[in-house]
Amino acid sequence: MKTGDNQREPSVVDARGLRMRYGSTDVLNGVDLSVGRGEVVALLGPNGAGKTTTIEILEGFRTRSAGDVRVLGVDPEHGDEEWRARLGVVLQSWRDHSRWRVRELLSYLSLFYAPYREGAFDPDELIDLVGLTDHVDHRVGTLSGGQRRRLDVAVGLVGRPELLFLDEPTVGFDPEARREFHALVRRLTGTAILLTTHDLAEAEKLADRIVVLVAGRVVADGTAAELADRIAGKAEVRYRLHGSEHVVEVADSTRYVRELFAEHGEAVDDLEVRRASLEDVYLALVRESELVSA
Ligand SMILES: Nc1ncnc2c1ncn2[C@@H]1O[C@H](COP(=O)(O)OP(=O)(O)OP(=O)(O)O)[C@@H](O)[C@H]1O
Repeated sequence: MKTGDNQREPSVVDARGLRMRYGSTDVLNGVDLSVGRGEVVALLGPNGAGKTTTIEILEGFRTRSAGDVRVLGVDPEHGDEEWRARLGVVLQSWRDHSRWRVRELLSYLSLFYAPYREGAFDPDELIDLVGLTDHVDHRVGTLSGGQRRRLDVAVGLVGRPELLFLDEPTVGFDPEARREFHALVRRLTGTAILLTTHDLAEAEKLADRIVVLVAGRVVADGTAAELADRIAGKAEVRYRLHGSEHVVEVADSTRYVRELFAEHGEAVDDLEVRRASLEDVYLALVRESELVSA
């Protein structure tokens, strides 16, 4: 879904001025966050920035200190079972039920949703969706890390939620498992997702919008391209001239290269122009914000 489309849709998450204080320490300092219907939003930020705290408040697992929060139109502090059945939650780690078999566990969990969710997933359809068909009768405790994480996602999806929370979904995945997991998330069209990650490529690949949290404050909120515009104009030009290597950071790389060739012609070799990557943008934002809050 395109970000612009959300403006016409009601938000599934709407947090304004969210604050959290543990003892005398402020962990969230007025966070504004929204997620549109069917939108995928990635929450990025360094360790301790407040991502899990934010997500757990939205899930109704922690009580905020201040701010206005609506999730699916309801204040999470007052969310009842019917409200909870509309959410899917995948926590950072979840290590129970090792003796259950995959289908057995999902069939059992789906019973809980029956009174609330008419369209809850059929367990076999869900197992197929997350790519565990070959493991339906395996015990949960025997699954690999990547298979286990897919099962976590299946558990989060059983009730066919309108909103899915994924807290660091691919930690510890090998590249193959990560790629398959990304394909799985992309198949979940229509489900709004709020995910936290430290993997910038993952955020860029999956998210319609990226929100960067530093020291409990939102320091950027936009598409990957919009974030890149924040430090626009900076490109790195590398080249070799008369055998020696040059690396320069320039505002207008096209003009720089044109002038370079006009002056040195064929003496220029191994030319490479590198635009700021999302990682450069992210690190610049974090550094800038940490300097301001220091
Ligand atoms: N129950 C708690 N009591 C006191 N402080 C807490 C509690 N839970 C979290 N914190 C503190 O709140 C801050 C934010 O933690 P949080 O887990 O939300 O960060 P995060 O952005 O998810 O970090 P990470 O990327 O490391 O998972 C940290 O400094 C943490 O130590």
